[in-house]
Amino acid sequence: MPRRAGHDRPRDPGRALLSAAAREGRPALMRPILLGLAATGCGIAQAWILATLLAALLGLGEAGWTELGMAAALALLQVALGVAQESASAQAGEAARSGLRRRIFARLLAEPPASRPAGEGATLAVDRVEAMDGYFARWIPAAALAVTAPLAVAASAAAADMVSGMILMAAGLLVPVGMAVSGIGAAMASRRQFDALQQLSGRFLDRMRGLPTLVIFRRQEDEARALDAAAQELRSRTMRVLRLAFLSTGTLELVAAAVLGCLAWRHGNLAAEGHPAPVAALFCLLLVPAFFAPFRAFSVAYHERMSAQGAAAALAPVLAASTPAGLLLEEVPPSVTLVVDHLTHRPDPGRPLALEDVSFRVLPGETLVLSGPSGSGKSTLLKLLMGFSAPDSGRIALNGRDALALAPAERRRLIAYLPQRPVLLRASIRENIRLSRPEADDAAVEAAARAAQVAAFTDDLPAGLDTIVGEGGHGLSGGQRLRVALARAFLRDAPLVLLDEPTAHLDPGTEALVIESLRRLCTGRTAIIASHSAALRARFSRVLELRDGRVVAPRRVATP
Ligand SMILES: Nc1ncnc2c1ncn2[C@@H]1O[C@H](COP(=O)(O)OP(=O)(O)OP(=O)(O)O)[C@@H](O)[C@H]1O
Repeated sequence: MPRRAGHDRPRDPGRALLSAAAREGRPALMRPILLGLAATGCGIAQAWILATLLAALLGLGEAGWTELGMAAALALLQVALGVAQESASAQAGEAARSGLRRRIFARLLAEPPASRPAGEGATLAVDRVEAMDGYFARWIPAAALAVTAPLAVAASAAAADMVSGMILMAAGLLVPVGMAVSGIGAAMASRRQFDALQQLSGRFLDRMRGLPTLVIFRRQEDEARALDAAAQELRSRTMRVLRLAFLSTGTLELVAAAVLGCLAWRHGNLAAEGHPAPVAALFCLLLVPAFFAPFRAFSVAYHERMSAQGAAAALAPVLAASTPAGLLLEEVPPSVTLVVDHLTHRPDPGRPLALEDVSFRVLPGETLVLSGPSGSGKSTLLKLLMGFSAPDSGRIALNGRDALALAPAERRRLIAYLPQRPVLLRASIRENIRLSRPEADDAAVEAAARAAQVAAFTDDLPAGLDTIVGEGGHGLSGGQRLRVALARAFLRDAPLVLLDEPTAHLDPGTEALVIESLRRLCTGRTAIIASHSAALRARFSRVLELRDGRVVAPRRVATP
């Protein structure tokens, strides 16, 4: 079909995202604009009353307590309107950001696990969305008011004195030209400053994470010097943005001073011959600050637009990605028959196959122990079952359906997974366990903690399960972290259980207790446990031995 010129030209996705969000938040955005216009109206009325009072002081008219009272009341009203406008702006910004953040979160959660680095997801959902605040809270109201409020002021001036109104109108047309010229430079400098800031924060986060390693290798001083250089770079770029911003403000002040000069010259000349309308003259002079105030707010908010556009360009592709669809298994809760058929996978093209022609079947109620030396492919197999990546060839079927065709949310519903290096969040042990089933009550969490032998060490802690652990499980030993993560699998109550080294780092006594709990967990479910532990292998009947990614010999051992 021929494309129509102009109408369906592809739009910048970042700008399209900002416009769509602004359209959605229009009712909330209208409030600060209307309040700003009301404040401008108030300022115009106040200027008229002040002009009357000043004229009376100069003996050019009459005014009394009524005018003075009205001026005070209008000043108070203007302050109240200003406060209301600030709060409405903040609310509009908050509403727009929370809507965007919800959508971004939903998209990120719908993505296959590990499809993007965790830090990137966090930056998208937190920093990038935060960078939008000024756009909605300040830029949009300021841009709307920069067009409407000066018009209202100039029209009021024209009503009092046509020539003064025309002078203001002419200045109003000049201001955007001056601001555009200095604004283009400021926009480019601001973009460069944004890049420098991003590089510095990325580098800082990375080095903070690796601080213990840097200290061990005595690299901390070199890294501190590199960070210092990056900070200096950011400082010089920030100064450049500020210089250009001052230039833009300077242009505005220059035009304002010229307008004031023109008005003073006109009314001074008229006054020399006895001014026909002294109140109108003072009114026009007093209107000058009110005329330029919206332009000043616009100029201050300009850089907000720049940072929002940068953030929107990063968010737009995430929001535009289609939601992964897929099959759902009918049975709720289902029991799962897992079939792995001739699975072959090479995670790195430059290295040997991690899995080669692996086939097996696990029925509901069965537990398969994956055994084999380090690097034999156990974790790779579990990750493929989790859908972290697609196999190069072969098939994984759950109840006869291709696992790849399942909706990601459905796969998560079916599987309880313990990774080899589980992640604990900075929260209480109880909250960390409850992550796997947020609706679980305290009794269920405590039962899971007992089953995973978490209670064995939390019982000795003053705050018990409510003990706060640091980021990444800081403050717990390797074995304790693992048991907290294992408790999640107990709480999960999923039909398919995949556990990667669930008894690593445990002493033989605790290991024996955990294995007993695992037997209870796996009863009636479909389970695969990757483990080096001889004690664990001995307690389950089916063992699949892997070596260099290939099945060595499936064997059955008698259940003790
Ligand atoms: N993302 C990856 N990129 C490149 N190579 C990988 C990747 N993941 C796994 N491998 C390689 O695949 C092979 C199998 O690794 P895998 O982690 O599955 O072994 P494992 O049996 O779980 O070992 P361990 O018992 O030490 O956990 C190894 O040679 C590993 O280096």
